[in-house]
Amino acid sequence: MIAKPALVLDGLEYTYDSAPMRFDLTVAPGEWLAIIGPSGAGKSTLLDIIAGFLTPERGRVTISGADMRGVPPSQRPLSFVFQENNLFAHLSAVQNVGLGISPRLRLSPAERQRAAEALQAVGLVGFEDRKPGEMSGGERQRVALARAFVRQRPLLLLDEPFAALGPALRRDMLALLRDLRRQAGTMTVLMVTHHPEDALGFADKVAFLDKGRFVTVGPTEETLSASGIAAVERYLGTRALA
Ligand SMILES: Nc1ncnc2c1ncn2[C@@H]1O[C@H](COP(=O)(O)OP(=O)(O)OP(=O)(O)O)[C@@H](O)[C@H]1O
Repeated sequence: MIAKPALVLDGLEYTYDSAPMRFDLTVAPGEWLAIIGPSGAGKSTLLDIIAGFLTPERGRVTISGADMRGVPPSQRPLSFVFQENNLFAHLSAVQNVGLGISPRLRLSPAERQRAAEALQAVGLVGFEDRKPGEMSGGERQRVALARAFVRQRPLLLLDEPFAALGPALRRDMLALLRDLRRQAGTMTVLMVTHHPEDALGFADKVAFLDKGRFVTVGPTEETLSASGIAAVERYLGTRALA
């Protein structure tokens, strides 16, 4: 039997004030897809529709074969990591991760142990009782990733998760994400980024979004090198502005 696609976007339409954005896309299970494109292209809007924060005017989101119409964000089989503010400021690192295991703040010893192991997996041994305000931006994103992985949802949405970090740290975080995915088995990732180099070496495919439409979707290196597509080349700076 052929596995169901991890994600299908079928004629999704959403309009703010401008022309409707329209998204059609199929993502295979276990694929890591980077979504790039100019500012205002609709990248965050797209992730917000998939997560259920925005309701499309038309079309359908299907995750692992299940139609998401009417399914609230908290019930969708996915995790979401934003650029910032992923954590509850008044909770410790281990409690923030624990929320991915159970909505109760009072964790059982076994749950606390699991949350502590998740922190260990992201290199934060000794940070269990620290609050977000007592951690660096990179450390906070490690906690957010730890929580996303203990949730064990098949789809992970990342909206510029490492954008506030310097280039070396960003690479470390991408390598950490790659390792966590390997340990977790099959996890499909959609990652919005402004840095094509974040996709190279990590993402299997790149989808280029422009003015609310996918212009091209294909293997990372091929798509980023010689696309021949004016919008992509303008974005990458490999073509003079028309
Ligand atoms: N709440 C809103 N109200 C009205 N228009 C909005 C709203 N949010 C976004 N838009 C518009 O929708 C379009 C897509 O925005 P979106 O944030 O999805 O783009 P993006 O590709 O994520 O941009 P960036 O790379 O700058 O984060 C833009 O034209 C933006 O101005």
